[in-house]
Amino acid sequence: MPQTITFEQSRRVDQVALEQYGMDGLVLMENAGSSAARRIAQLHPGASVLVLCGKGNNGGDGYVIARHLQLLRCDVHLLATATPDELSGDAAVNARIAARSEMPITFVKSADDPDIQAAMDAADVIVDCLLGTGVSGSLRSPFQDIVALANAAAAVRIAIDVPTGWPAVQAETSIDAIAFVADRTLTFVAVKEGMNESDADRWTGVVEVIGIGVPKKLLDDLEIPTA
Ligand SMILES: NC(=O)C1=CN([C@@H]2O[C@H](COP(=O)(O)OP(=O)(O)OC[C@H]3O[C@@H](n4cnc5c(N)ncnc54)[C@H](O)[C@@H]3O)[C@@H](O)[C@H]2O)[C@H](O)CC1
Ligand SMILES: [K+]
Repeated sequence: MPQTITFEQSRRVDQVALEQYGMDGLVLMENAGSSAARRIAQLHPGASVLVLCGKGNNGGDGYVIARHLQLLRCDVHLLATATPDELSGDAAVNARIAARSEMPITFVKSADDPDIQAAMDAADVIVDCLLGTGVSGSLRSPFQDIVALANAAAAVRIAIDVPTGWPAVQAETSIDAIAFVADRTLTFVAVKEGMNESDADRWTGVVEVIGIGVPKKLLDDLEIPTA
């Protein structure tokens, strides 16, 4: 397993790309999401894919992934914890594109909504874009309920950037903590701290790194390990 980076270093990559290189956050999100979608479609051609979207940029990645998966001939459904109007920045832009393109989206109003279970049952693959590096502590409602349903589903589970809820569960901050149990994690830029610990693969499954197109000089200057 290669060297790892902290969540803070990962966020710093984003910040430096935007502030010092003048890159646009939407471009980074597009690169991240389109590359992840290509990998998912390669692994599961033509699959029925349910993309779970939270309200941060990890959720934003999910809308990009869904758009590209449709183009790659997968059958895509979205389950979102927030409406586009409740989002901000790049995530809001991509959520609006998904809504305007009439993608099937179920908005979670309550965790016991039967539509959630139905969407999970219909999926061959569940893609977790609920929370990424912005997570803090153990999962709050409705995330823990959605994650529990996803974990009980028959579908293959793929986490984007980090499995939702994983860092807190591995750190055993609470005995009730729950995390997405992934068969595979597509993580951006570099392997994240903790993913190389011996029991981490219980949550991450197989870890693969996906580049987001930031310059090599930026990665070298920030001492980010590259494959
Ligand atoms: N690193 C990069 O170069 C890129 C990262 N991308 C993706 O962006 C996410 C990080 O996005 P951010 O908006 O900072 O955070 P999250 O999406 O993880 O979520 C923040 C959101 O979650 C709420 N929250 C925090 N903790 C909890 C909790 N325990 N329970 C419930 N809710 C929680 C918080 O209030 C916020 O609303 C990164 O992982 C990548 O996927 C870019 O798209 C590409 C470049
Ligand atoms: K995630």
